[in-house]
Formats: sequence, structure tokens, C-alpha cells
Amino acid sequence: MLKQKKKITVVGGGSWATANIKMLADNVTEKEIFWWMRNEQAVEHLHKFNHNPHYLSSVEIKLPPENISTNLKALIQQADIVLLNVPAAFLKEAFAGITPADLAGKKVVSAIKGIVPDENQIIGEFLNQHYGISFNDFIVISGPCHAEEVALEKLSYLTIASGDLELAAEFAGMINTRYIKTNVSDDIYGTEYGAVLKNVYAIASGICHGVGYGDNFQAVLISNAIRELERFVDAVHPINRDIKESAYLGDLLVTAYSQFSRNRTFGNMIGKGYTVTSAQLEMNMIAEGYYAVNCLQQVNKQYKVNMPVCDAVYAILYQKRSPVIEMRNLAEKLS
Ligand SMILES: NC(=O)c1ccc[n+]([C@@H]2O[C@H](COP(=O)([O-])OP(=O)(O)OC[C@H]3O[C@@H](n4cnc5c(N)ncnc54)[C@H](O)[C@@H]3O)[C@@H](O)[C@H]2O)c1
Ligand SMILES: O=P(O)(O)OC[C@H](O)CO
Repeated sequence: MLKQKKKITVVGGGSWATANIKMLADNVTEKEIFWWMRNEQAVEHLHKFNHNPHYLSSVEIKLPPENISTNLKALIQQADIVLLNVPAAFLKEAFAGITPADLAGKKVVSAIKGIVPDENQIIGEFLNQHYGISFNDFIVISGPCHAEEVALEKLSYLTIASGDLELAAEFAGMINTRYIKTNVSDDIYGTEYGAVLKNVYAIASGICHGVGYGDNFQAVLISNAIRELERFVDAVHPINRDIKESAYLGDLLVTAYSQFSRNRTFGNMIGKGYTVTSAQLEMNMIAEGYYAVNCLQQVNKQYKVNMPVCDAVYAILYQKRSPVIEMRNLAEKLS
């Protein structure tokens, strides 16, 4: 339980971190919010103008300037809750100077939808093994929710998962607003892996669109993807879960079909013939699924789940296989 603890440090300077700051600030529960980002110029801009210059720049940031800085250690030290929001690929880099002692006694929230490269661990596992954070002190924010729609205050639903359901409910109470509704879950593995996989399936969706498949095929692709997702999370963490819930199916649908999806946009460019590097350069944003599909290949060596959609995306992105041929081969395996 958090009880009187209510100093929150948000770690990361992208779209979702900005949206999380907005939700926390708009929520009426009394709290103090701190914000770390690595970019000094962006911090200076925020101090002067109260807007993030690079992401969701229309959102007004209602924090005192002194609460926003590039000094991660200091901001973590004073926090009761640390909310992580850098892409998984850069988490180790961001945490380079942070020790388990710095996080001792704190609750850690992950709004990241990715796997830590090289470790091949979801965020809960990584924090547990490298920083000693127990699943009862760990919270995941997930669900079908794009930062861009939070900025517009469009009604959105989030799932808050933790080993401690009371803690999950208490944290949910800190982000509920007129436009954010929450539900709680104890399925950390399913919630994290579901979010990781849906990013890969959104890349597949974008690739298919890019090479010319239509809506009819997309629907079959996503129908197969949710079954693949279920096979995988059941293999990794077999509990009784309903894969049709918003945290799993809902998140897959929004990412696979939304105009705001980074992963779908990235996949679409790959389908149209961009190289990985040129597609990444074209986007100011990060497609987590690119990093995740490589990690998933490693993780699945242990579970050996049949994952034709992930395999096709991996072959295209990491083995430089032709999107046209891989998608044609994949189409033969779908039903
Ligand atoms: N955007 C959303 O709607 C949304 C929703 C839910 C979850 N998430 C998750 O939030 C996390 C952050 O994604 P985002 O959408 O806010 O990012 P983004 O694509 O909006 O921004 C990219 C972020 O990555 C950082 N970055 C880029 N290169 C870097 C580097 N070399 N080293 C360190 N940091 C670097 C940038 O500073 C920026 O903060 C991801 O795990 C994503 O899956 C995003
Ligand atoms: O939906 P995308 O492709 O923008 O991915 C970013 C986050 O993972 C959203 O859930």
C-alpha cells in the first residue's frame, strides 16, 4: 500500500510520458509530480514555456519548473513512486547510474511496452532480477490508449496490473480522470507480454498494408495474431485469463488499426520498401516492436510456441527477407 506516499517521478520525455504527466496532473488526488528527461534543451523549453517541444507539444504541463530536470538520481531519491516511460531499448542506458539502493522501498510503475534487449526480460522481470523490486511493489500500466488521444482528452481505458491488487487500485485512483477509466489486474506477465506482442503484430499489419493487402486480409491477420498471442502468454504464464479483455485484444486492435500507431507506421514503410534504418530515421518516434521481435525470438527458444506472424516479422526486419515473399508465405499459414 502507498498510504501517504504521493511523490511521483516520471522517467522519460516522449509522447506517453507527456500523456502520463497530463493524466497525473489532471487527476484530483493530492500528489507532487516530478519529471526526468535526458534532453537538456527540452527541459529548458519546458521551464520557459510549459510545453514539451518534441512530443505532444499542445499539452500544457502544469508542473513547477524546478520539478523538471535531467538529474535522474536526485528525482528518484525524493520519489515514493517511480514511473518508467523510456522505450525498453534505452532503459538500461537511462538507469546507468541507478542502483538497487536508489529504488529500495519505492513502488515502481512501468508504462513501457517492450522487452529489455540482451536481457530478454519484460520490465517486471528486469526490475526484479537487477533491482530487487518485488511484483508486489511493481505496477504495469497498459491497455488500448494512445498518447495522442489522451492529449485530446478522448475517453480511454487503462489496465493497471500488479502483484498487489490493493496497490494497483490505489495507483489507478491517482490517474483516473474524466477521460481516463481504469480497471485492475494481477496478470503482470500476460499484460506485459500482450503489450509487447501487439506491437509486433502492428508492424505485421503495417507491412501487409504497405505491400498492398486489403482490409479483408488484415482482419484474418489480426484474428490469427490474437490466437498466437494467447498461445504465447499461456505458455509463459498459464493462468485463467480472457484474451478478449481490453488489455490484450483491445490493445492489439488499437495498435493494428490506428493512424497514431508508431509500429503500424513503421511496418507500412517497410512494406513499401524502406530499409529499417531509413524507416527509423523517418520517424521521430520509437517502434518498440522492432526491438521486441528480436528478443521474442530468443525467449521463444525456451517455449517453442508456434508463432508464424512473429517469425515473418523477424525474417523481414532482421534477416532482410522480402516483405512481399514473407507475407505471401505467411498467408499460406493463416486460417
Ligand atoms: N505513445 C503511446 O501512445 C504509448 C502508449 C502506451 C505505451 N507506450 C510506451 O511508452 C514507451 C515510450 O514510448 P513513447 O511513445 O512515449 O515514445 P515516443 O516514440 O513518443 O518517443 C521516443 C522516446 O524515446 C527517446 N529516445 C529516442 N532515442 C533514444 C536514445 N538513443 N536513448 C534514450 N532515449 C531515446 C526519446 O527521447 C523519447 O522520449 C514505449 O515503451 C511505448 O511502447 C506508448
Ligand atoms: O501503438 P503504437 O504502435 O504507437 O505503440 C506505442 C505503444 O506501445 C502503444 O500502446
